[in-house]
Amino acid sequence: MRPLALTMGEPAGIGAEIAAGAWSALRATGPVFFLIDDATRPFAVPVRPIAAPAEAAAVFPDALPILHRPLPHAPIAGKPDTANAPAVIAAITEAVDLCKAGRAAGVVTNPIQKATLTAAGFRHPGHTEYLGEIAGAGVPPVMMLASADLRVVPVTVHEALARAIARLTPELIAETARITARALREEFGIAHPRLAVAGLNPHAGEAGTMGREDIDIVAPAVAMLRAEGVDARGPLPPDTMFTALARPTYDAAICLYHDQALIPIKTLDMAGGVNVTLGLSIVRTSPDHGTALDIAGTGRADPSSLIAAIRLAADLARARGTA
Ligand SMILES: NC(=O)C1=CN([C@@H]2O[C@H](COP(=O)(O)OP(=O)(O)OC[C@H]3O[C@@H](n4cnc5c(N)ncnc54)[C@H](O)[C@@H]3O)[C@@H](O)[C@H]2O)C=CC1
Ligand SMILES: NCC(=O)COP(=O)(O)O
Repeated sequence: MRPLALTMGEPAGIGAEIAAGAWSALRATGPVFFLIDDATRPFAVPVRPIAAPAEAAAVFPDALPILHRPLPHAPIAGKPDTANAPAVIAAITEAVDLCKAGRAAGVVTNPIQKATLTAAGFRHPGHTEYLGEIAGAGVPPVMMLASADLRVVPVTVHEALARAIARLTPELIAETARITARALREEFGIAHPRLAVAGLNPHAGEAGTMGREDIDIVAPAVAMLRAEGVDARGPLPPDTMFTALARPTYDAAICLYHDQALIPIKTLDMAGGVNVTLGLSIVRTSPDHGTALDIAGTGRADPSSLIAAIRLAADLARARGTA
């Protein structure tokens, strides 16, 4: 299998620590990955610079392979530095280019400090939007967070809640659900995906007495999907659709805004959740958490979500034939 490319993420965050933890957990079994980062930084495990991804497999059992890309400023744990932002972005771009060139099986991204990149002039609110621009596949990029017993897909992602609600249309919800259903069929091996579409308002609007959006926007999206043969139902009351009894009745929850999707999955399984971008020309996964600046450099970072992200990227690469 071709190696996976792991990006550095925010150098002042926990990226280097969880990369080291993931290598320790996977060195004997794979999947093989290499890190795009400054190899002169302190890592808690043996590291070895490589000149090309093809060298990663031979190095992997003994050391964390690193495609050495020097940082202009030595990172200080917990203190992001905009001077390092170009290198952070360049690592994402290079990982994508390596995938497109067939030299890496997929991209796994370490978390970025979004406000730091924005302050440095990065125009995209997150990886998802940037990857849609540089690795799009003719459809909008769709964020999915997946864990052992829940998959959630926010229709709107990195935007203020008032704007996200204003942007909701039946077409946007249906398009997101279609991309999700297709990915579940083609990449996750679910022959007949079942989608649960969340309502927006309390009690999914209580027959319009608590807001009309569920009747005017969400229900038409569900009708559109059902007419196309997609197994979708909703709008469902958002407060009960994530219960233990409800979760096994669907394969993905289509949620209307970021926190409606991410609160349940992070609450249930922060360590096992993986962020996947659907609708790209390449495989991309990421841990579900962020840069954890508050614990960076303390050795307390849990690499579990990154390990799950690496394993899922390898599975998806096999499903796509890029492994
Ligand atoms: N894919 C990405 O690039 C993502 C980036 N972020 C960014 O991360 C930054 C910080 O975001 P926050 O909301 O503070 O979320 P966060 O996930 O970084 O931290 C929330 C809490 O969880 C803890 N935590 C997170 N990951 C952990 C781990 N692996 N082991 C142990 N504890 C862990 C942190 O110490 C903190 O107390 C923001 O700039 C945000 O945009 C957030 C999510 C994903
Ligand atoms: N909260 C999830 C998140 O912000 C991930 O964003 P992205 O960088 O993967 O687009």
